[in-house]
Amino acid sequence: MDIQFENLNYEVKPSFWQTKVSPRTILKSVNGRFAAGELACIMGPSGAGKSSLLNALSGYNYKGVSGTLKLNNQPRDEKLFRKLSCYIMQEDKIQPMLTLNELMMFAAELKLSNNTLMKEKQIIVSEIQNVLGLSESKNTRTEFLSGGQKKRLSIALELINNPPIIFLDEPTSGLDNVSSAYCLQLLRGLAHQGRTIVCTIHQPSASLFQLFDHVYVLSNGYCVYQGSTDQMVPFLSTVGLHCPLTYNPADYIIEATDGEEMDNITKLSAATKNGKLSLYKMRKANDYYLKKKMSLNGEVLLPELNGNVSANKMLPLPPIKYKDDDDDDMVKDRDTWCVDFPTSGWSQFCTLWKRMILQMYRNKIGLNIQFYHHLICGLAVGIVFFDKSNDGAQFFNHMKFCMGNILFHTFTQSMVQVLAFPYEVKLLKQEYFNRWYSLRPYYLAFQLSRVPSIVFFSSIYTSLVYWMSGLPNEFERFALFNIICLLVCFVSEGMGLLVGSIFNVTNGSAVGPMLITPFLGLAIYGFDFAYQVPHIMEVIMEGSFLRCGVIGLVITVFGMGRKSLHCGISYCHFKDPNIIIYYLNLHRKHPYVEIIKLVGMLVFFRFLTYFALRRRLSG
Ligand SMILES: Nc1ncnc2c1ncn2[C@@H]1O[C@H](COP(=O)(O)OP(=O)(O)OP(=O)(O)O)[C@@H](O)[C@H]1O
Repeated sequence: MDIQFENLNYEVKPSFWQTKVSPRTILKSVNGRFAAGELACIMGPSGAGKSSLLNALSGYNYKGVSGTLKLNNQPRDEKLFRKLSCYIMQEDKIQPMLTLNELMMFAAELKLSNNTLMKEKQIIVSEIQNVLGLSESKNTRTEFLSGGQKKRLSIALELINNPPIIFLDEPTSGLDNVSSAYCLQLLRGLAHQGRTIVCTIHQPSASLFQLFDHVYVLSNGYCVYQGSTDQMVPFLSTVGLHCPLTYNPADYIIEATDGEEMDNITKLSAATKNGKLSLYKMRKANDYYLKKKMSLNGEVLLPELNGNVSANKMLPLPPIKYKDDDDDDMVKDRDTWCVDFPTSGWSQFCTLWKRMILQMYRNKIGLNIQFYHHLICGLAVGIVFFDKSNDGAQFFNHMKFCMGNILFHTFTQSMVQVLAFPYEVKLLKQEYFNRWYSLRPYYLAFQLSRVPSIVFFSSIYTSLVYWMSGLPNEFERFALFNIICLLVCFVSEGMGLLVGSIFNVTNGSAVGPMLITPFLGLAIYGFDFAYQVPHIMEVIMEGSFLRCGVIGLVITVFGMGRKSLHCGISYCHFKDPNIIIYYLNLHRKHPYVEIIKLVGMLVFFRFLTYFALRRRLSG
């Protein structure tokens, strides 16, 4: 499929508070065409606009982008285009804690239709692993793969559903020359099967440069060259730029058009009519593609590759059919392209849930940290308040005990997500953009996969502090104590997820505690002058989930018909637990009502996070 773009502009508008900053045009009415069957690269000096162009072409970024995008000379249907293309980002965002084969099989379960048998999925995955030289590492955990293997794995994952258009941002970044050549040869082989492959590259060496069929050079937002690699030097001489024989043409054009050389940029951009002219373009794609016919069974020989990949591997990919000059109907040879997603929402949920549970189970260090954190904190709090819950002279300690428990759960759960969720969002963004699944099944699977560990760890802590502090052996009281702490965990986790879905780790770690502070202030406000709290403050205080937790815990500990406390001194004002409840003006409150409020807040934060994620993914 051919991608064309005409008068493409990309303008970055300053944020509303940057009043003195004027809008900046990054891409300046550029034109161009990337044809099927060719490995094309966008190159240019740093800051030339390469990633911006790739983002605009792939649909990854459409804010501030204007101009015409076409597919096979027809205006592009963005929805269909998203189904036909994939985008492999520069940073290798690969799911951790899984072996290469497991990750590919999960991807196959998500990306191939339910009608494909598991055995067939394994065959497809194995073939792709063979072709990309990943078979030997198939049982290696993804976090232990080398940079080059990670890059090939990113490509392998996207090849599973055989997209005809592949965009890659800097596929060679972080790789040495040999690995870069290997990666580019693979891409070239895949392109020569009929795919359209476009990647950005900063400054390729002479040997890497020769691997591209089509080069698009950008500088300062203008197109300064478009065509084949071997036509670049003759083209440059026509405008008086003579590349020495021993010089790498890629280096030469970049040096000749870096930011300082505006004259050259203007000359070259005029000579190419800012990408409109592709006079120097000479297709190198093989005859097979030029005939625009795929082999009947879709099996195509890959060109010989260097390295440990044996030559002539078969990539059993079905033929890619498309609307072209002689074909009026868009033929969708994969049912995945006719429907929104290849698998049902339920099946996506099950696969994602399985994947998340496996990842959590494999994360032994994380599980151990959480286990010892809850165990040690539970023991520490238990020792501090050991057998004090029956002492009528310890009113302040009772209050500290209730607040301390709520604070422990709040900070533990919210901060874990503030720190961990931004990375999860990055992974989600990549998979979601490449249409592996929709947001709803993902979100549900994510929420439910977290429940078992939170329940388990929170129960360790609450059981320890409950029994060590000497609270009565009553099932209902113990159950309520656990449920309230658990709900506070879930609400706090929801708040952490909300922060993590909006902010990066650095900003989130400032915003997270900042958000908790007002809830904390409202939670402890007015306990010593409970009857003088203004009505408006009472209403505002209802909005603090920490307060709901503290109130719920205080009533659970001292209410519900608790017997008189022990008094070891001559007078204990709070010997009767009812006096505590009346003193705090909680006699009209009920723990079950606080539980309902906490459930409401839990749902509220989950919805907010869902919408924040949706916004983030569509932006
Ligand atoms: N959202 C944005 N806000 C402000 N400036 C931006 C934005 N996106 C891109 N730019 C600016 O546009 C210019 C081109 O950016 P882009 O990332 O496309 O360059 P590049 O050619 O890929 O560079 P490099 O090779 O260094 O990655 C840069 O100067 C960059 O600062």
